[in-house]
Amino acid sequence: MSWVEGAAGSSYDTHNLPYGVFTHGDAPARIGVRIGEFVLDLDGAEAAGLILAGGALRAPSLNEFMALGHAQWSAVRKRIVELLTDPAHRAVVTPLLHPLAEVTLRMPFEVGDYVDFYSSEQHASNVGQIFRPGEPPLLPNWKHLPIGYHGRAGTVVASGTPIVRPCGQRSTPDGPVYGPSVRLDIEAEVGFVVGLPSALGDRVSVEDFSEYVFGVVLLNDWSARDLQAWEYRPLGPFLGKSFATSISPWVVPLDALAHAWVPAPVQDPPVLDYLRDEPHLGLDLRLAVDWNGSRVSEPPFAGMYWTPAQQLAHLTVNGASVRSGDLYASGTVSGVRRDQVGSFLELTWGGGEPVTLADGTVRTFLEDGDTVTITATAAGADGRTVSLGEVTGTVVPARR
Ligand SMILES: O=C(O)/C=C/C(=O)CC(=O)CC(=O)O
Ligand SMILES: [Ca+2]
Ligand SMILES: [Mg+2]
Repeated sequence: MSWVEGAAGSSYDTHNLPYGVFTHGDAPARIGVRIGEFVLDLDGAEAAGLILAGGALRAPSLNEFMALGHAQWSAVRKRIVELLTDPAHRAVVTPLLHPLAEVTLRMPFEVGDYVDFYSSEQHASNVGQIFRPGEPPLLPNWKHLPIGYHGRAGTVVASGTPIVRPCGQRSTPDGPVYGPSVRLDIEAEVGFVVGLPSALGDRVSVEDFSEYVFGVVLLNDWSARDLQAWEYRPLGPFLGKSFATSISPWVVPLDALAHAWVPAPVQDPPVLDYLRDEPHLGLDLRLAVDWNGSRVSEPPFAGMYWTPAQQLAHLTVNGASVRSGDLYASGTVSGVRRDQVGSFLELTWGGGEPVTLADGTVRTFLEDGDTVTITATAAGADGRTVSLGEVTGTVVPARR
């Protein structure tokens, strides 16, 4: 337990220690780690010789540190735990702590490539029924490989960034029209951040997942369903999703989630060898979606059909390399019940079944001024809870 005031026993005690990038006053952006309601300045800690990471913590993004690999991640984490638990370090560390209320959180890393998977069986079959009524909801390949597409890395934004309602083409009975999306939606997802790079031509096997993946963020894949429905055949998502993807500011290291692994759903038919992970484990992360402050859904990540190790193995099976800062999203997290879905497309069943929020307002898709916040928790050691923080965003009117 940490000596930092208020941290001991909280979901941000030394069992969690998520990394981020912050600014404080006029100082340039720095790497920090969250402890309780404070951020520890790791740039300052490395400059003072309290932590040794070859200078990788003295940067305005996590990429260089994440590229060092698992042995270094563990060594730095162990040292941070020492500094924050042993009262002998209190006098030198205290000046490096800033209350969270005094800092601004920034993008934690520079996003390299961004991939979005489609790995919730429930979500895929719901969307299939809504978008393609009368056809089998899952295509024949769905249970043989984790379906995904390459998204737009340059529009991945930090939590809190306003989301400008996108404009584009949508289909009407009188032909296509151009204008602001009228079916703006969310997708509650978990993002995996690659740390260690791989070489072009090499594969990352399912066993090597924890050598390459540094940590986890919460992710909202904002989606304009009207633009998407008109443009997506035959090449898949394009402008309906490329306008913005929000991520949480704190990257929770996989080492903090060691107690959250649970058996993933049994895969039938059996998968090809390169996708076989034994044990076949997923992360028991409990997500929650708040729409203008009303809790509308609690998607369970443990039920995802494809695991993050299988997704990374598939992503690289053709020899495509990964870089530090590459981000791959799980796909929308939906459970079996209506109050467990990760999109409003599913919550309102294609907009046909509106929901009433706590303030009495009625919604199908997002209106200007609406705020959506996704949070999550996981089980930590000794019955403790690990908080994954939040990703939030407010919709602002279209710019024509
Ligand atoms: O089935 C479709 O045509 C479209 C599906 C999606 O919009 C889902 C997507 O972005 C992948 C996911 O988040 O699961
Ligand atoms: Ca998505
Ligand atoms: Mg998106």
